[in-house]
Amino acid sequence: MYQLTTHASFDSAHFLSGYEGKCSNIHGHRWKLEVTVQSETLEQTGQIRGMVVDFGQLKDDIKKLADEFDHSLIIEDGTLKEKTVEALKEENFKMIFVDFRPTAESFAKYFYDRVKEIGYDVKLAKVYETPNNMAAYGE
Ligand SMILES: Nc1nc2c(c(=O)[nH]1)N=C([C@H](O)[C@H](O)COP(=O)(O)OP(=O)(O)OP(=O)(O)O)CN2
Repeated sequence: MYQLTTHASFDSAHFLSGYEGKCSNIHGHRWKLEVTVQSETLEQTGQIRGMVVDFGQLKDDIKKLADEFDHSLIIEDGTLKEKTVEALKEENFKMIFVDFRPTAESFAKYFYDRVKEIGYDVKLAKVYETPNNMAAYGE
């Protein structure tokens, strides 16, 4: 099996609702998304002969996903008061609402699914919340 790995980073803030400790406060990370895709075969003809996919293409696809979250505040649905959300909207803050608790684990699954939707055979999606802490999802 051939495997290709690339990564992209994004800066965003989040908080863990219902968490007892520092992570219940809004705080930022430079998140790193690392994705491994796989294939049994290589392209036989043309520009990408001998490749699973052009690294440039894979890199662009992963970067687009990461860029969606860049410089945003990530909020789990239903965890902030409506008036707080309204106030943040009035300030034109970039907010992204997700239907999961924004942990590294949940993000790994989220990105795994998104990359699969693009059409890749995804082996593993890793999300580094800090340089020391990483969660991965694969099937
Ligand atoms: N299994 C998980 N545990 C924790 C998560 C998570 O996503 N999955 N997230 C948090 C918090 O978001 C917190 O920001 C990260 O915690 P911590 O490792 O304590 O963060 P530091 O900034 O101190 O990072 P260092 O790598 O230790 O410098 C908590 N737990």
